[in-house]
Amino acid sequence: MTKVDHLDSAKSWLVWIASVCAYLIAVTQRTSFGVAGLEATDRFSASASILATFSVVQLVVYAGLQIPVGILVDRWGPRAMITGGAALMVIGQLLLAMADSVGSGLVGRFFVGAGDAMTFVSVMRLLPNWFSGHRIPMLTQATGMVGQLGQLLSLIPFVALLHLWSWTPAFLSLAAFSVLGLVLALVLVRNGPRVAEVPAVPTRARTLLSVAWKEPGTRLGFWTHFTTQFTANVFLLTWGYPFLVSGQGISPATASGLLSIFVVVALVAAPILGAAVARHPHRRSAIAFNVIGMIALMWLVVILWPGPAPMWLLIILIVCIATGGPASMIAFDFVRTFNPSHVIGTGTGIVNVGGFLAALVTVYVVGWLLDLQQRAAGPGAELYTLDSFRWALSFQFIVIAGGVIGMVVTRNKARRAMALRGEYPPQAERRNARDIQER
Ligand SMILES: N[C@@H](Cc1c[nH]cn1)C(=O)NCC(=O)O
Repeated sequence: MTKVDHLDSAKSWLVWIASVCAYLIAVTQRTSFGVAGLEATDRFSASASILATFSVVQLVVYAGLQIPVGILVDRWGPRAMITGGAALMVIGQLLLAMADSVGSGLVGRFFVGAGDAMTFVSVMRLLPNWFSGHRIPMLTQATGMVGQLGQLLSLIPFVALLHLWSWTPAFLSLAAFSVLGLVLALVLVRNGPRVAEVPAVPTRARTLLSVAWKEPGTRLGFWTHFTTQFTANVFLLTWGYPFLVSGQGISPATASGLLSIFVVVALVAAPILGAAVARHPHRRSAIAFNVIGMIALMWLVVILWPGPAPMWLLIILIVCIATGGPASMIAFDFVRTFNPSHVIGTGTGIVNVGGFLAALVTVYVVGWLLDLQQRAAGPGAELYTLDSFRWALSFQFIVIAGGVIGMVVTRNKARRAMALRGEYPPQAERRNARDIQER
C-alpha cells in the first residue's frame, strides 16, 4: 500500500474527529469567561472596563499569535501544536480557577488565549494531509460548524456548574475538559501521510512567511476572512447585546434568544456553503461577496429604519451577520488551493488574523464613538441610545468597504497569476467562450 492510500481512510476520519473535538474543547475554553461575567465581577471586584480587558487580552493574544502559530505548524506539524495548545489551556484554566486578583486572572486568560490560538490553524492544516481535495471544502465547513458547538457547552453545562458548584470547581472542570483534548491529540492525532511526501523545503520563518504572503491567494483569503467574519465577532463579543437591549429596547431574555440564532445559522449555513464551494470552486469569491452584500444591506436597513426595528427585521439581520461565520471559512479554502503545501499553516495563520483584527478595531472604534456622542450631548446624557448606536455602528460600513476593496484587488491579482499559468478562466468558461466564437 502506498502512502497516498491512507488519504480518506478510516484513520483519516479518526484523526479528524479527534482534532475537531480538540477544537470544540478550545472554543468552550474561549467562550467560558464571557458567560461567567457576573461571577467574575464579584470575584475580582471588577468594573465593566476591567471585565472588558479580559476579552481584549484574550483577543489580542489570539490574533497576535496566529502568524507565529501558522509558521510553527508548518515546522513542527499539527499534532505537536494541538497537544501544546491543550496543555496551555489546562494551565490557563487552573490559574483562573485559583485566581483571586485581576492580575492573576489575566495571566490565566493569557494562557487560555495562547492555547486556543494554537488549535484551529493546526486542525485546518491536518485536512490536506489526510483527505483528498474534493472532500476538503465540506470538511472545512464541518470543522468550523462542530467547533461552534463549544459555545453551547459554555452556555449550558458550564453555566450550570458555575451556579451549582461556584467558581473554582467550575473552572477546574474546564481544565479537566482540556486534559481530554490533550489526551485525544496525543493518542489519536497524527500529522498524516502527506507529510512524508513533501520534499525537504526551507522552514525558516521568514521564508515561510514571505512565500505565503507573496501569494495573492493568501491575501485574498485574508481580506475575505476580514470582511465576512468581523461583524459577527463585533455583535457576539461586545456590541450586539447592548444594541438589542438598550438601543432597540428588547428584553434581556429575548436578546439572549436572538444571540443563540448564531449557533443555529452556523449549523445550517455550513453544509450549504461547503457544497456550493465544492461544486463551484471558481465562484468562491462571488459567494463571499453575496454574503457580505447581504450583511451590509441588512445593517443599512436596520440603521435607517425609523425608530426601533421590528423583530422580523432584527432576525433577518442576525441571520445575515451569522452567515458571515461559515462564509469566512471560504478564506481557508483560498489558502489551501493557492499555496504549496509546506506553507499552508503559515498562510492559514495569516488569514485567520483578518476577521479578528477587523473585529478588534471595530469594537474599539464603536465604543469610542459611543463615548464621544455621550460627551457631546452633555452631562447626564445616556451612553446607549438608538441614535448613538446608529452612528457608531455605521463605522462597520467603512471596514466593509476597505475589506471589499482588498478582496477585489487581490482577486484580480490572483486571477492574473492563474491566467499566466493557463489556469484562468476555468476550463468550462473557456469552452463556452470557444462555442460562442464558433457559432
Ligand atoms: N470563521 C470562524 C469559524 C466559524 C465557522 N462557522 C462560524 N464560525 C473562524 O475563523 N474560526 C477560527 C477559530 O479559531 O475559531
